[in-house]
Amino acid sequence: MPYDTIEPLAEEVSSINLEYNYSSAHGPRFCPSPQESFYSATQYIEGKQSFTNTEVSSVRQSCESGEVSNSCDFVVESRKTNSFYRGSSGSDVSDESSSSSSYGSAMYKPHKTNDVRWEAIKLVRSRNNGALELKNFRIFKRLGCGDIGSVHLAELIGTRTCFAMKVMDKEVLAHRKKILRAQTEREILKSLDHPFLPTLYTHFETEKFSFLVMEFCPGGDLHALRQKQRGKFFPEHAARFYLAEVLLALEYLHMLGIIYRDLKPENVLVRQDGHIMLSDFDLSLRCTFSPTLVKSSNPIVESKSSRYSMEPSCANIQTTCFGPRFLGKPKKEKKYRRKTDTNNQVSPLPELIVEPTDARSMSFVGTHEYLAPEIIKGEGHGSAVDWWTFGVFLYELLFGTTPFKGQGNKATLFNVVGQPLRFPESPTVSFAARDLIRGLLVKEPQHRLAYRRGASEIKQHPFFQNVNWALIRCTSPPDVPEPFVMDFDCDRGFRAGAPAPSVVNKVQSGVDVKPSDNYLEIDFF
Ligand SMILES: Nc1ncnc2c1ncn2[C@@H]1O[C@H](COP(=O)(O)OP(=O)(O)OP(=O)(O)O)[C@@H](O)[C@H]1O
Repeated sequence: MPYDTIEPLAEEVSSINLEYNYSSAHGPRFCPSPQESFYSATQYIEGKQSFTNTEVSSVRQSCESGEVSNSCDFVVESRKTNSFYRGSSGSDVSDESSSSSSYGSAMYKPHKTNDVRWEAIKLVRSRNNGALELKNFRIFKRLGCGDIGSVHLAELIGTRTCFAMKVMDKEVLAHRKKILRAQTEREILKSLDHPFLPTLYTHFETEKFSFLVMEFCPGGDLHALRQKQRGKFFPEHAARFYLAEVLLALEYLHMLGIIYRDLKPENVLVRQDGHIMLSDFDLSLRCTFSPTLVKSSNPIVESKSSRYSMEPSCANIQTTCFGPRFLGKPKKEKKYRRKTDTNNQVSPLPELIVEPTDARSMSFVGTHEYLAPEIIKGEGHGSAVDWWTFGVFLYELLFGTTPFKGQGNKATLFNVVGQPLRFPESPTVSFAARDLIRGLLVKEPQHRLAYRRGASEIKQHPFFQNVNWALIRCTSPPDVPEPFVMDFDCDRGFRAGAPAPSVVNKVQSGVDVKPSDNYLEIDFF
């Protein structure tokens, strides 16, 4: 079945079955059906194949499945999100990380190879015949809890390095039909290599649980940080900083064919250095895309239906801080440059759209206050939903509230679709910021800022006038968390190798462990 050509079916939207799981401060969060995960996963594979071919077959953007099953979830979360994971058919510990794909993942992450955590992982693997298992970690306090999983602070024993370990119950995943969704999240995490996105260091499973070992962010999230601000809103310079980093992360995701769909302050974590990490990909949508040549330096190839190789054009993408790895073909790039030099031409740079601006999904996903009108109306949605949420996000950072919040969830949805955008009288916010919000919170996606050309349109907005996109990682963050000091020598924490009762052994046997002190909080098990 050609998944990249499936058109959305409007009538399917009416079959969405709404099912609440959590009450919410921000309103409910909607999850796509397992079918969607399947389609999008398939498309992602196809997408990857087309990337490796480095040939653009068509300028048409591919579409995501429009199917929404009767059992499509409507998961209500308090500004919390859900994480799910693929169950294993095997009953033994399966350390995927020892497989070549995961083991070699550092090789696919050129920006992360100097990371001390990779070094620690390598060291323990070398002592453990290449494997990494639960027994290699000492688990400390719980950092937070999602819908069907929890995240814990963990030390890779003997290395004094910390990780965030996400734990998911496979039975629960299967029962709630979240296995494919969890798989999507893991696949996305595995593919990321960007300073503002998480690194997945390893994944392994026990009989009952799945574990994702990720980078730990000690600075909490932007929701919590906003609450600490005077007036519970960020000053404009701080909002600009966070916005700029989130924008780069979204742009990168879009370039990989990933529509994030769940932007909100809770999902923006703060690293030790004060820079951000966008987290939580279980609502994300993967789709194939074909870069569109908007304007060529060569009039002959400037045709909407022309086929062309990506390499020469990619050498000239101006607005992207971090190109996706599939674009990197230095040799050919050089060749292209040489040729250009030889011809002694000064040609205008080609302009590309490398984001899936035309991808379409019919799924009803997101968090009430952040849902885009086209999602609520069931009109099908693409990457423009991320620009809508980007506008809501900016509004919330600057004003301390979301723009369409109603008395209840229904009222919120009604406001999103039907009510005009209004700004509070205070705090005072610059014209540029309000203008950017206005451009993003346009109800018709086709008239929304960035609809046509993605993130580069937003980067050029006056709100970001003085942002040096290439050097944003070197910019001083507005807020740097207190240094996180981990007492690796303390006796607390669950340690696989510790004398009985070893909590990890309890974890492995599935026994319910009740906390006996602040560190022992893995009641999830
Ligand atoms: N890498 C991390 N570093 C530090 N804290 C984290 C990290 N990842 C998650 N957390 C914390 O753990 C909490 C739970 O995360 P988790 O991803 O399980 O749930 P969620 O984001 O609420 O939703 P979902 O279950 O959909 O993923 C988060 O709210 C966050 O505070």
